[in-house]
Amino acid sequence: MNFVIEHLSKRFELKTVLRDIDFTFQEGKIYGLLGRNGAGKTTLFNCLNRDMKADGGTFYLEEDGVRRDVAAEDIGYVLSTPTVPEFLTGREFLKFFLDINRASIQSPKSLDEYFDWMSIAPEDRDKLLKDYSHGMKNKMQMLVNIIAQPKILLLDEPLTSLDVVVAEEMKQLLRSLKDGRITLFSTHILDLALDLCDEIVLLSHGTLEVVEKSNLDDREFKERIIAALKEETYA
Ligand SMILES: Nc1ncnc2c1ncn2[C@@H]1O[C@H](COP(=O)(O)OP(=O)(O)OP(=O)(O)O)[C@@H](O)[C@H]1O
Repeated sequence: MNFVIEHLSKRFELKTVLRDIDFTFQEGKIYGLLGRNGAGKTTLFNCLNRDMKADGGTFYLEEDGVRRDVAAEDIGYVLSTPTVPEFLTGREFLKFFLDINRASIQSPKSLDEYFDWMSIAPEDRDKLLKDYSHGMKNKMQMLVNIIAQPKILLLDEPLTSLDVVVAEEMKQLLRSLKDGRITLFSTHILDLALDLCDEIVLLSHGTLEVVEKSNLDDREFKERIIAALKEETYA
């Protein structure tokens, strides 16, 4: 499976944020999306998730050489600022999510197994989500997106607010989930991108470009990435 973007563009008044993006993402890989502040990473994710209408271009999935539209259930999107229904408890939210997606979830676990998986303590499971910390809300958002097993997982700086232990567990989880799907992971933490991702992709001057590691060692690779990011003058 490939996820293909062709000629995607988006501008806000005078500012062109996405400039005729052409890119093919391949199944089984985690892509680290790097870009300066304001480069357009969230805008790209919003357009791919169809939360925002692009000005032009298209994107589709290619499976066994057959092209098809991306359906809403093909995409999981974890926002950098978690949005959860604050008036529900963690358990109610999870139960509601499992109930409405029952048909599409393969081998569902019990609610407590899912909470254990995310290291959400038993005493927090029946608390209202409005009283969850930022990191705990983030975990809940990550959980519901992972359970749904989407073909494309868009993660907008998802590990930044997690404690080091959970962030490490989440990295393991994302690695274990990468087969059969395409994971796009935006972050400002270069070491995290290098540690977790199979490819580093820069969003710079409104376009996407892979940074080839070729025979560079890690230090030289980092220097190449930073030098390329520095060229984004209007960030
Ligand atoms: N709804 C909007 N209306 C007007 N301008 C917008 C809108 N959304 C984003 N922008 C502009 O588009 C540009 C890209 O923003 P975006 O949030 O996509 O960047 P980003 O790469 O995610 O940044 P950061 O790393 O700082 O989170 C910025 O200049 C921003 O001001």
